[in-house]
Amino acid sequence: MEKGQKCQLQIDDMSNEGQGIGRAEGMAVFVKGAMPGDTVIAEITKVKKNYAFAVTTEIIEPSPYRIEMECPYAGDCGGCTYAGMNYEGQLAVKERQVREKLIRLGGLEHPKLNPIVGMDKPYAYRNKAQMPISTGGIITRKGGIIENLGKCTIGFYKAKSHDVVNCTQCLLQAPPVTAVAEVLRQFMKSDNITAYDPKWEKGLMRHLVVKTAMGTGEVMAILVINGKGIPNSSKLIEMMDEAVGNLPVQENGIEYSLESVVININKGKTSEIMGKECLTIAGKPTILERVGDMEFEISPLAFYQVNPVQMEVLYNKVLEYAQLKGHERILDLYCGVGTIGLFCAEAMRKAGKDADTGNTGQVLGIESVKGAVLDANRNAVINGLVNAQFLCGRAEEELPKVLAGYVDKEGFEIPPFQPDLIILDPPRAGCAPELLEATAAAAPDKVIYVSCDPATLARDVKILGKLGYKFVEGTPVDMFPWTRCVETCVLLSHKNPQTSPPSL
Ligand SMILES: C[S@@+](CC[C@H](N)C(=O)[O-])C[C@H]1O[C@@H](n2cnc3c(N)ncnc32)[C@H](O)[C@@H]1O
Repeated sequence: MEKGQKCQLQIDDMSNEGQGIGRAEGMAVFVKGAMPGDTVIAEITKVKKNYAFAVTTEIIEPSPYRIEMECPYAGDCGGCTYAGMNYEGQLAVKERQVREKLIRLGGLEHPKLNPIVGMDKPYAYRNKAQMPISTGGIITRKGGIIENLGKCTIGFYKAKSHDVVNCTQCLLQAPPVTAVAEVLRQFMKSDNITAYDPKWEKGLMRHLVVKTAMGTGEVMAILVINGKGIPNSSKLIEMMDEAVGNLPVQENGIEYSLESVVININKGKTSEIMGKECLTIAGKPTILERVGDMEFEISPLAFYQVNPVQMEVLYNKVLEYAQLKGHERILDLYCGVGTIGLFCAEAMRKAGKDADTGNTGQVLGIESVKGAVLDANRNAVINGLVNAQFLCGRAEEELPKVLAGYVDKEGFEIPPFQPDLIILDPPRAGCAPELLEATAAAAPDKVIYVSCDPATLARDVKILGKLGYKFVEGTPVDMFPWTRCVETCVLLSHKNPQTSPPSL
C-alpha cells in the first residue's frame, strides 16, 4: 500500500476521532469522511507500519446511518463528531466501542454488556458550555494601546484547531448559552473590550463558561479573563440578566434567571480553560440544581455531570448495582459535588426506613477540587443527610489513610473506614494504579466503576481483575449525543470475599 493509491473499502467501525475504519491488504485504514455502513473509494494519504490513513473520494453505497444534521455549523464546528450520523447509528457505534475495549484492553472474553441507554430527545441536553472568545488577534498601537484585529467570535473550536467558529445557535446547549454569548459579543464591540491573543499573550477575554441548572432555571455566567477585572462590568451584567430573563419558559414550566456572575482569573500562557481564582461580581457564588427530590449547590470550578437527564439514568444504574439495604459503608471516590454519594445516602435512608432498621449506613467521599468538596458537604446538609461526609485531597493519597485510620488536622483520631462498596468515578485518565491496589486491599464486596472513557475503564477493569475483582456486568449510558464520548457504569464483585486480595 502506498500514498496516493485508491482502494474500495467497506467501512465497519469508527475511530475515537470520528474517522471510518475499513480494512485493505490486512491493514486497518482510517478514512476521513466515511462512517460504518459506507462502501467508499478512498485515497491513501499516509501509510504506517500496521495501519494507514485515507480520505473518501467517492461514496459508492451510503451508510443507512447517514443524515444531514440541521445545524449551520455541522462539519465546521468540532463539537459534534457524529454530526453526519443518525442517533441510532451513534448508539450502535458507542455500544460496540465499549464492548470492543472491554474485550481487547480489558481481557474479558464475553463481557455481559447491557444495551446502551440513549435519550428520547437527544437535543439541548447540555447544562454547561465552555466557549472560547477570539477577535482574530490583537494589534498594539503607539503608546501601548491594544486593539482587536477583527470582530468578536464566540463559539466552539474547529476540529483539531484553535480557530473559533462563531456559533449563534447550538442544538446541544441549553438556551441561556447562546443568549449570554450574543450580549457578550455586543458588549465587547460597544465597549472596545479586547479578546486574549495567545501569540502576544495580551488581550482580556478568554472564555465564556455558562452553567445552567435545568431543574431550577438558575444560570451562572463565568467570564474567564487574562486580567483582574472587566471595565464597565455592571453594564454587561445588566445586559446578560435581561437576555436570560427574556428567554421562553422551559417545557417543564421553569423560568431561566441569571443568579451568578463570576470572573475567573486565568493569566498568561496556559492550556487550562479556567484558572484557580474566582470572584463573584453579581448574585450568588453558586447555583442550585434540583434532581427529583434532591438539591445540589454547584460552584464555578466544581464538576457536575453535563447531561441532567442521563445523569439520573446513570445514578439509578449505580443504585441498581449497589442494592443498598441501609447499613452499608460506602466510599465515593472522585465525588465532585457529592451527587453519587448523596444519591446512595438517600437510598440507604429510604431502605432503612422501609425495613424499619433505621439508617446506619455511612458515605465518605474524596475529591481534589476544594470548591466541589465545600459544595458536597453543604449538599449533604441541604438534603438532610447526616451520614455523608466529603474530604478534600487526591483519592490515591487519601484512600490509604482513610482505610488505615489517621489523626486529622484538628488532632481528632479518625478510625479506619471499612467499606462494603467503593464507587470510582475518575476523569478520562482513569484511576492511578496505587488507588486500584488500595481499593482491592480494602476488600469491599462490590466496586462500581463509572467511566467516561471506555479505554481507561477497560485497562482498570483488567487491573482490578488481577487484584481479585471479577467483572459482573456493565451498562453504557449515552451522556453525550452527537459527540464521540460515552459513559459506562460497571459492577465488579470480590471473587473470594473471605480472603485478602493478591498483589499485582
Ligand atoms: C468524572 S468527575 C465525577 C464527579 C462525580 N462523581 C459526579 O458524578 O458528578 C471526576 C471528578 O474527579 C475529580 N478528580 C480528578 N482527579 C482527582 C484525584 N486524583 N483525586 C480525587 N478527585 C479527583 C475531579 O475534580 C472531578 O470532580
